[in-house]
Amino acid sequence: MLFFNHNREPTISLTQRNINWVFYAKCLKYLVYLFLVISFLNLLSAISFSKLIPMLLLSLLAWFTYKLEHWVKNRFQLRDLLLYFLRSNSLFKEEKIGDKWVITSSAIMSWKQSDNKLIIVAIKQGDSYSKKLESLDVELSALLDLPLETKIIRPSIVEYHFFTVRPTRLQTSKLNEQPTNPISIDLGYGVVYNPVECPHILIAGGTGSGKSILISYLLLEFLKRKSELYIADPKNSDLGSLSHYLGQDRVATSLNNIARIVRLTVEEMNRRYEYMRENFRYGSNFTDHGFNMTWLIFDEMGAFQASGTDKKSKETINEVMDGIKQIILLGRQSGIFILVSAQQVNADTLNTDLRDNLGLRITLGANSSEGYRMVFGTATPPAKQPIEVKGAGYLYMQGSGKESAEYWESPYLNPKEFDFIAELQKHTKISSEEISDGREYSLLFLCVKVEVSC
Ligand SMILES: Nc1ncnc2c1ncn2[C@@H]1O[C@H](COP(=O)(O)OP(=O)(O)OP(=O)(O)O)[C@@H](O)[C@H]1O
Repeated sequence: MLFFNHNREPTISLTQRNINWVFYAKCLKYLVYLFLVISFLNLLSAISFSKLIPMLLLSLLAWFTYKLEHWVKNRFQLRDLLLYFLRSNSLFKEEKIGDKWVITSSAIMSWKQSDNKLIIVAIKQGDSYSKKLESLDVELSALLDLPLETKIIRPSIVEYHFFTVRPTRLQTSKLNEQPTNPISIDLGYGVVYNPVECPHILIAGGTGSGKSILISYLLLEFLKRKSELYIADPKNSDLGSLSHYLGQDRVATSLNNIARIVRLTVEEMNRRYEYMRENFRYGSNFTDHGFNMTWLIFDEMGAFQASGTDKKSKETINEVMDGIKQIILLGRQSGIFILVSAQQVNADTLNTDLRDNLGLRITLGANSSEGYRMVFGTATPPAKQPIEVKGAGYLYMQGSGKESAEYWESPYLNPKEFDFIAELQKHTKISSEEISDGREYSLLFLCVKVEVSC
């Protein structure tokens, strides 16, 4: 086993000789304490200078053994906890040899520790423990009294990641005016989102869970990266009113207008592909051809689908859903992305095939098991931690190597410090004259793109 050790960290099993150093350190401490008490009583019987010196030395030794016990406890705490864990979860086998019970086989575990993380590694050896080692989430969380951050199952090991120090939530005061990366977006709580690697976003959450605040944050981050924006807001709520800042042709609230902007986005995607085909470069994407990202933000998709009451509107909805499907399946390379938000995701809102192509999936607020399953599918977190703060939930990013969605807190936008409209105005190219005529602005945008593709 030593030669095939999967990492340089210590490995433990119940078949090894595990010396109980904590017990020995404790015994040593109590022995010294005993001598100290005896020498103290001896001193009381007849106080003399010659008796004082050994007592002082013993006091020093008592202090040393006390410290030693603490050091040994810290040094072997995890090892001892994991040994206890193997024993109490029956991850070993024992046989009676003669009149003694002897442990003949045991699962093997290891651990890695960094400043803010503890990773427990269960080593699979192709024996009867291998399957069980993949599902220790609840037991390990309880043992360490820490919520499981993520679990990574590899062919020969399973890693259980725990935060010993919680990652911090992004705060309003820490938001950068200019992006530190032209594509990637810092989502706080240790998560950096790259749309090229992980295209499209799904945000699900009940009313008041923080969807609008998160969308506002993302919208600003898209603008900081010079993205073109289209907004579909079938409920005509806050996002709908952004037409004054982004241009009326960019923001749609009615069924026909939504169909129009989805059509525009698909046309833009096709134009880009045409241009990229004519200027073919192997392995290139939109950034190599000088395009910025284009984001279609589709708020409350469920409400939109429910708005189809007659044959005509149902046809329009089908057309929109077809456009969305094209964007989801084909958009990445040309830099056309979609952000979908919904109070509840079900098979009618978004079928599972399409859902699986949304790279970043977030649920905000508490959700039902079915709700989590509809958003995360096989990446549904096995054990959920309570959602106690506004804007918190679960996040899953495809390709991150994580087995399941993990707890996450969205950037905290303190209403006292954060003025969304003022921030928006800093990053919109539209001038005050153009605000009164958004159409002019949009046509200008389209002309530029036509020029590029010619
Ligand atoms: N990230 C956050 N930072 C600061 N406050 C937040 C955050 N998320 C949520 N909140 C608080 O929760 C309230 C509700 O959030 P928000 O309006 O985004 O919810 P919602 O999911 O969009 O609800 P609805 O679907 O009803 O519009 C906000 O007014 C704010 O007080």
